[in-house]
Amino acid sequence: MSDKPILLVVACALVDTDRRVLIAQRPEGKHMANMWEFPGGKIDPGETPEAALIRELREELDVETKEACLAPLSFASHTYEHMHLLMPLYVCRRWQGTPVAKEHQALKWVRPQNLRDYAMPPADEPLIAALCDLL
Ligand SMILES: Nc1nc2c([nH]c(=O)n2[C@H]2C[C@H](O)[C@@H](COP(=O)(O)OP(=O)(O)OP(=O)(O)O)O2)c(=O)[nH]1
Repeated sequence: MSDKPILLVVACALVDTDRRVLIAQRPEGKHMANMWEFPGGKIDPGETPEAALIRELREELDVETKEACLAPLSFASHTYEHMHLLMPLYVCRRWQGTPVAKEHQALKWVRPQNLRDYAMPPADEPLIAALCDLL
């Protein structure tokens, strides 16, 4: 049993034609500031994970995609100090627009084997292995 609330977050690995993955650097002043994460965010009440992800990709990166372009890959289940994070990770290979950092400090396209060179939230560690296997 855990007395911590479960936080439902949805995240996405955008994968380009070179098999590189997009990561985004979290803003200063936030929980886990400066760490590199997969774009995404909290699911709003009444929202499906896919709708939340399409919305977050639009808000954070200015890219448009659709549900048919989102493939579930794995999920993170990780206890942080104040909550337990449950975070499905989708892979997306088709979108419209060029990602721009609207809410992050920076964006980077990284080969999956090189993701460990970037400080990522601890919940993300098992997701790197899943991406290396896939790509
Ligand atoms: N988007 C994303 N969030 C992640 C990853 N790994 C990880 O532990 N998280 C955590 C960080 C946050 O606590 C939470 C995502 O919430 P969020 O991005 O909507 O919210 P936030 O902390 O930036 O802040 P706020 O919107 O509440 O102001 O999930 C990841 O790879 N991508």
